[in-house]
Amino acid sequence: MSTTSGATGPVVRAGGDFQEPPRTPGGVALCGACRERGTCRLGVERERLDEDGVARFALTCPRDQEGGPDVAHGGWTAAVLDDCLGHLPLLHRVLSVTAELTVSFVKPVPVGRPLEVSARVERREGSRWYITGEMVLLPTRAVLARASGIWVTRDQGHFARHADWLAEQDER
Ligand SMILES: CCCCCCCC(=O)SCCNC(=O)CCNC(=O)[C@H](O)C(C)(C)COP(=O)(O)OP(=O)(O)OC[C@H]1O[C@@H](n2cnc3c(N)ncnc32)[C@H](O)[C@@H]1OP(=O)(O)O
Repeated sequence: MSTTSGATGPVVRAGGDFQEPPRTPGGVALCGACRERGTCRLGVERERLDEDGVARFALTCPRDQEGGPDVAHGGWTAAVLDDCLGHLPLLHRVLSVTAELTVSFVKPVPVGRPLEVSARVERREGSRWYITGEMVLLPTRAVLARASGIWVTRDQGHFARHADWLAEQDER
């Protein structure tokens, strides 16, 4: 894990340890803000890469992500699809960042109900991974949302270069 000094102490750069990110007992790779609490604040509970190449995620929309009555805020749906689809390269020990993401909101997503997200690689071109996925309601598997996007592979210096770029911005 890479760290640097910050105003409030060492700053952990999520992604600096991309080959072995901290994971929950359910196998969920933890991003920066979730590492201290040890759970995914978006409500992803389990993650695995199956032999068919599809990554499957068990999740529940937390109550504090409610938008309309008893249904998820659309930003939660987009965020968790971004998270799950972006974990697929990580399950292959490759760090990537989202370059593009398209979300179709098919049905309102109920809060507090078991859901599954699946993600698959459609193709790879150069450093680009074209990934699609969907969110279904369990146990019926009714489709609630679909997503597709492009993830671009990065080396370990990605976040350090960004910190340098931001420091240059601050000097202007
Ligand atoms: C568990 C912990 C893991 C933590 C993981 C964290 C993951 C994230 O932070 S995702 C956050 C949201 N996404 C981001 O912050 C990304 C912000 N954007 C960027 O950093 C850059 O624009 C980035 C990397 C996508 C492209 O940078 P750029 O300098 O253009 O790269 P460049 O080398 O020119 O292009 C690289 C490739 O990307 C492609 N590309 C760039 N932008 C796009 C785009 N918008 N759409 C499609 N392809 C694109 C280029 O065509 C090129 O493809 P190839 O190498 O196959 O020819």
